[in-house]
Amino acid sequence: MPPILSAKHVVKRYRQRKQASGLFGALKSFVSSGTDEIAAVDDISFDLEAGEAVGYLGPNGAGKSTMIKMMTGILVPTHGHLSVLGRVPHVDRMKNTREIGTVFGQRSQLWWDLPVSESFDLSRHIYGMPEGHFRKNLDYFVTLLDLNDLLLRPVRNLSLGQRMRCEIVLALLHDPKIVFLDEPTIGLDVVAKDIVRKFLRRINLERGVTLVVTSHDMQDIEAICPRLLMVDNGKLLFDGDLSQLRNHLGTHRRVKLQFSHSVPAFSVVDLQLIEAKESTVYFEILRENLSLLQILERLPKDLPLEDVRLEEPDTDEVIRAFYGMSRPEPLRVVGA
Ligand SMILES: Nc1ncnc2c1ncn2[C@@H]1O[C@H](COP(=O)(O)OP(=O)(O)OP(=O)(O)O)[C@@H](O)[C@H]1O
Repeated sequence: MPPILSAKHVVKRYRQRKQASGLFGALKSFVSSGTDEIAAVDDISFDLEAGEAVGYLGPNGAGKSTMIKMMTGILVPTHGHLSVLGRVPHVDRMKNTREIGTVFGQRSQLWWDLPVSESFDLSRHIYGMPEGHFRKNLDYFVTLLDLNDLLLRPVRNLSLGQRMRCEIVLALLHDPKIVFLDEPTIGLDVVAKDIVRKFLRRINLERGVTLVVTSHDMQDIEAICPRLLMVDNGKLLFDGDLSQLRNHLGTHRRVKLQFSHSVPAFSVVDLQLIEAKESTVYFEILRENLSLLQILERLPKDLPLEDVRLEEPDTDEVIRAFYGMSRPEPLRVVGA
């Protein structure tokens, strides 16, 4: 099966007006015509298989939105080749639009003054969907996202969380094979985020919809996307899953041992002591596949152990460690 999406050496350069620093520099830039070129996307290559859910991550200005806009046909790459469902997105824009879905967290695609159901109906007409199939899809999404009470309300009266649920349904109603979501949980509270994440994971698994998600919230990516593509300064720095990233960075699982009272220092094979504070001791687990049972067997027998807990390293911590690493040149763990 050919990949559903393929990016080969994609580059997008923007021209930006040169601006020297200070007030004088700002004034000068009004009259001079000098420009700089920046590579917002710089030689990016990857393939997506149908049914994958991929997180496209990076700090501010890393080039995420630019890549999403190229994949959806809004922008034209400066160099390289992009193919989505076998088409070049900006060339076959109309055909492409019929088979993809888009959600831009910062921009509504619903009709602001109309009831939600009108936007859904309009989508049915635009995509020429048979009434029966449209109703079936709508019922499925309305039930899953609990939208019944929202359908007749004007979009402008909805809360952000309610509106986002409707935006996602609008993007999915016409059965797209691949959906691009740019910051789908931005500004939502914890409960609303959870609903959106679970829903997206479900339609990925149940309906096989391929997802490409950008987010600054690592919990989104953890909950929705098994695969991560990490970019910075326009370059793809990592392509793999979270556990590969953890291993690569050397961020290990931890075990927390709780004793009934403080204990003398002890060492355990394959564990490295991180902290011993009164009756609580933390070790890092240096061997990836070491089980809890094996750890318990290795502990000195005479210790007054009360509780034991395995802890995964916090994902935000892992990502911070990744972007905080000093890299003389891009670290390519692509396809790790
Ligand atoms: N239309 C444009 N003209 C010139 N430069 C642009 C344009 N759009 C984006 N850029 C620049 O390209 C780079 C990448 O921007 P982009 O919006 O793709 O990043 P991003 O990763 O989506 O950032 P954020 O997380 O802040 O949304 C930035 O340096 C930005 O200033």
